[in-house]
Amino acid sequence: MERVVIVTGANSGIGLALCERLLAVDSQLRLCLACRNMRRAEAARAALLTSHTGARVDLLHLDVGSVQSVFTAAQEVKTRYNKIDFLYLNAGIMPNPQVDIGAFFKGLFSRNAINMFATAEGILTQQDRLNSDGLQEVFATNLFGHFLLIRELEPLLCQTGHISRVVWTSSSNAQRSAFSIEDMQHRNGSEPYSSSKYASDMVSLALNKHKNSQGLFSSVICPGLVMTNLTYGILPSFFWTLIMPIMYLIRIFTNTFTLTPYNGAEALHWLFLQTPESLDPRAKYHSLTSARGINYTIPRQMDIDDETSEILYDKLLELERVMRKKLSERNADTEAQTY
Ligand SMILES: NC(=O)C1=CN([C@@H]2O[C@H](COP(=O)(O)OP(=O)(O)OC[C@H]3O[C@@H](n4cnc5c(N)ncnc54)[C@H](OP(=O)(O)O)[C@@H]3O)[C@@H](O)[C@H]2O)C=CC1
Ligand SMILES: CC(C)CCC[C@@H](C)[C@H]1CC[C@H]2C3=C(CC[C@]12C)[C@@]1(C)CCC(=O)C[C@@H]1CC3
Repeated sequence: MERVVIVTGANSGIGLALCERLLAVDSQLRLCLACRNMRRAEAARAALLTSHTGARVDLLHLDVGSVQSVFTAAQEVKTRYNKIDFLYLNAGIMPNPQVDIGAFFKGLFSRNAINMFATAEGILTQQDRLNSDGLQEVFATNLFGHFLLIRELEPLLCQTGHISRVVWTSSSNAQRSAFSIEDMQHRNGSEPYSSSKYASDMVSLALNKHKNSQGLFSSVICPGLVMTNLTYGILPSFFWTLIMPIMYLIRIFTNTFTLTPYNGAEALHWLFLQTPESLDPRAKYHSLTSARGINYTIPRQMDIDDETSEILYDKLLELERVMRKKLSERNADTEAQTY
């Protein structure tokens, strides 16, 4: 039977590379590219169909950073498909990134250098802002929109007699120190990206606890450092090209420099081939590339605890209630104004 796979943020980078790789292993797939930018989504679909003639590739408009868009898209999914086999939660942003040059050089000559290259710990900050829903944009895009999507798609994801999988594209930059349960949206800090990725690790754990019995299994991956639009926002692409020989040199010491979207999608692709029972809910699956260019996937234990994961899960459910109420009031107001 054909498998239904939905990928958010599928129009570029790791998401698009994943789609290419999935179609290469299963040409019967019903693949849905869930994207914010439909022009780029059309281009991605055309590219996929060029290399996989006859493949079934659907497009879905989804802005994960907008509550209304998530609800509308989920409704559309429910009318189009009667099951979901894989939901890849891959869309993500890192707005206004800043590399702390001083901290970078200090780290470079410390014993922590390899860890710094693998995780960017202590050298990367971002400037976040409020979106039109009144939520912090990074939290809304990287975490909450995806959480709402799962909630809205529960009728398809949690069906008796059928296994569904969700896979979060997290990061090695997800750090406990950047996350505070009192400030889950990261309104007050300067590492919203790290915070949102750490939160997604915890939500995955909580989802497994609450939903495994209903046939829903969640996993988390890290693609390594990959050259995509996201990293071109940190340093310009010509600079990355210039330092590429250094990057390959660093790969000898840390195999987390996967560098290409194809390599970065390794763990996402690997999970597609695994049975959920064989997976560890407390592990993050890392895409790695050896100095010789061989790709492989390794699980590493996440630095998360059950108690905080549960509290976060409850807080997200509460925020969901608030946002639903806000939205229905907003819609009622608009309706009243039109009459
Ligand atoms: N590159 C790297 O080194 C690493 C990346 N990651 C993660 O990998 C994932 C993919 O990023 P990557 O491929 O690198 O970067 P890209 O910028 O190439 O891809 C990000 C994708 O997310 C989409 N997106 C962003 N915001 C939204 C939104 N509000 N609604 C719907 N889609 C949206 C983008 O679409 P649009 O065209 O509309 O902008 C794009 O398709 C992200 O979650 C990122 O955090 C994790 C670790 C390392
Ligand atoms: C000589 C060069 C290799 C210098 C590059 C320094 C930094 C710009 C990079 C070192 C570690 C990188 C890194 C990321 C971004 C670029 C670095 C900070 C990420 C944060 C990108 C997004 C992620 O999710 C994880 C990456 C970890 C490593």
